[in-house]
Parts: sequence; C-alpha cells; structure tokens
Amino acid sequence: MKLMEKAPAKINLALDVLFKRPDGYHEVEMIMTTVDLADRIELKEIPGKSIRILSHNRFVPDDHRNLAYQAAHILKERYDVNKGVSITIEKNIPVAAGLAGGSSDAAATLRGLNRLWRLGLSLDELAEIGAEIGSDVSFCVYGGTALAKGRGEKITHLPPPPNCWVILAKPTLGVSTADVYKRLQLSDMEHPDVYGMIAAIENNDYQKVCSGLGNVLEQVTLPLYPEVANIKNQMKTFGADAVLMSGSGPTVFGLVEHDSRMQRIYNGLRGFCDQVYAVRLLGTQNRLE
Ligand SMILES: C[C@](O)(CO)[C@H](O)COP(=O)(O)OP(=O)(O)OC[C@H]1O[C@@H](n2ccc(N)nc2=O)[C@H](O)[C@@H]1O
Ligand SMILES: Nc1ncnc2c1ncn2[C@@H]1O[C@H](COP(=O)(O)OP(=O)(O)OP(=O)(O)O)[C@@H](O)[C@H]1O
Repeated sequence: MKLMEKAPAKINLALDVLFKRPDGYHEVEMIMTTVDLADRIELKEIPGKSIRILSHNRFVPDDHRNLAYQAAHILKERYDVNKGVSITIEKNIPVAAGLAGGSSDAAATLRGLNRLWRLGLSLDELAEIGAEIGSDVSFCVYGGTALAKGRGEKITHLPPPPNCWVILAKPTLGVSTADVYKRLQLSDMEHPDVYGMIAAIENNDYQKVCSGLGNVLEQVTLPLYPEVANIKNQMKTFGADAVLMSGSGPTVFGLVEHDSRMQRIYNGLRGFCDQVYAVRLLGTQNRLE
C-alpha cells in the first residue's frame, strides 16, 4: 500500500520576536500562510521494520537527520508500529530557504502515516507531536493561515489572506535559522504590527496586508547577506506591491495582484536569480481524509 501527501511551503507575512526564553528559544508572534509550491511525499509500506528516506536532492539528508524520518520514528515508537516504510521526497521547495521545506515534509509525513497506519489521530494531536520535531512543524500540520506564538507551536487559525500572486526568489546561499536567532539584537528593534496584520487579513484588505509586512529577522540577515537586500530592491523596482524576507531567509517574496505585472517581475528576476517562482497563496487549512 502507498499514498501521497503534499507538503506546501510557508511564508511569514509578519514575524516578531518578543524576548529570549530561559530554554534558549525566542518567544515569537508570526503570521504564517501556505503557498502553492510544494514537495510531494510518497509513503510506501516495505518489508521489515525500517524507515527509509529516498530523495534525489543532494542537500536533503537520507537518515535520522531528515525531519520526515524523525516524524516517522516518533509515530512508530509511540504507537508501537511494527512495519517498515519508505518515504520518497520529491523536493520542489528550495532547501534552507526560510520556506519551512523540511518542517512541511515532516508534517506531511505525520498526516500521511496517520492514514497509512490507521492511527486515528486528530490534526491537533499531530500538531502537538510536530512541535517535538521543530518550531514550524505544528503550523505545517494544519497549513492555511495562522497566528503562531510561543516558539511557533501555539497556533490560532485565521481566514485566508486576500488573493494575490506571490513571487519567491532565493539567492544561491543557505541560511542557518539557529545562527540568525543567535545574532538577533533584541534592543532597538523595530517591531511589525502583528495584530494590525490580523485585522488586515480579517477585513480582506490587500493594501493593509502590503503595508503591514514586517520581519525582525531581516535586521540580522540583510546586513549579513547583501544579496538578499539586493533582491528585495530589484523586486520593488520591477513593481511588486510589497516585498519581505521569509523566515530567517534568504528567500524574498513579493506580493502582486495583477497577472501582467507578476509576469514582468518574474521575467526580470529570472535574469539574475536562479530560483524564482510565481505561485498563489493557498490560504486554506489541510483536512484529514
Ligand atoms: C524562522 C522560522 O522559520 C519562522 O517561521 C521559525 O521561527 C524557525 O522554525 P524552525 O526552523 O522549525 O526552528 P527549529 O528547528 O525549532 O529551531 C532551529 C533553531 O532556531 C532557534 N529558534 C527557533 C525558533 C524560535 N522560536 N526561537 C529560536 O531561537 C533555536 O536556536 C533553534 O535551535
Ligand atoms: N526533509 C528535509 N528537507 C530539506 N532539508 C531537510 C529535511 N530534513 C532535514 N533537513 C535539513 O534541514 C536544513 C534546513 O532545511 P529547510 O529546507 O527545512 O530549511 P528552512 O526552509 O530554512 O526551514 P525553516 O523555514 O523552518 O527555518 C537543511 O540544510 C537540511 O540539512
């Protein structure tokens, strides 16, 4: 028996850090939403009891370091599953990009194995397990649009944002999330208006979503990697309505309403950036089948 799960990327429309916690993590308030750029996860029963990871991407680990492996391992141990599984990851989301690719693969593996192994767990239960794997995994279990608090695992669902194109551009460099958080200076920080962003989404107000975009981690990543600031500027010059770095970077996203302008920005960026995507917001939540 085998089945497929889609693992979509996320962007952060707002990302604020409130303080550093005694456990070393940072207390955050983020508005996350999924976009239509997705890895595809194939889960297949195999003889024996092992967990096998298959991927054609050389940056994706094929052992216990893979977040999808960790998801399968936790479910297997916790629910006494005496079966083997192969997890094939068709990687479409750029790696170490700030788009939660690994987290979404783990979340899709949780949803998929819940079906394959007939565990009968709810999305809330899967999201709780996801939090043990990484801060972005709980959100990725649900997908859609949400306010994420705590270290990212406390999720409040929101309606989908106004419909628009999202142009993603990733410079050819990887960023370590841990390193970015470590370098963050909490004093003199300019905070985005996270609750203003929630109101903008609830009112379906595209202009206010655009004017409210903000990410405190830009204050670390932009000076460290001038290429990211360069891509932001290019996107603005080509005509994006609003531009922001996603997560800890280095991917930059631009919002744009009109098809013709989207095409112009996409073509313009392709001139000097290898990884450019024009995708729609997904906005709505996953459901268990
Ligand atoms: C930057 C974001 O992607 C925005 O969505 C997330 O905040 C990070 O989510 P993630 O990659 O799932 O993060 P994790 O794998 O849990 O943590 C990686 C490292 O980032 C730092 N980290 C992460 C989340 C958080 N709220 N505070 C932190 O300080 C910690 O040093 C941690 O060791
Ligand atoms: N399934 C996976 N796909 C990609 N990378 C993975 C996976 N599992 C583990 N990794 C490791 O995690 C690192 C970060 O990859 P990932 O693509 O998840 O970063 P990210 O998009 O920046 O995540 P986030 O936005 O949650 O911080 C990679 O360098 C890789 O070694």
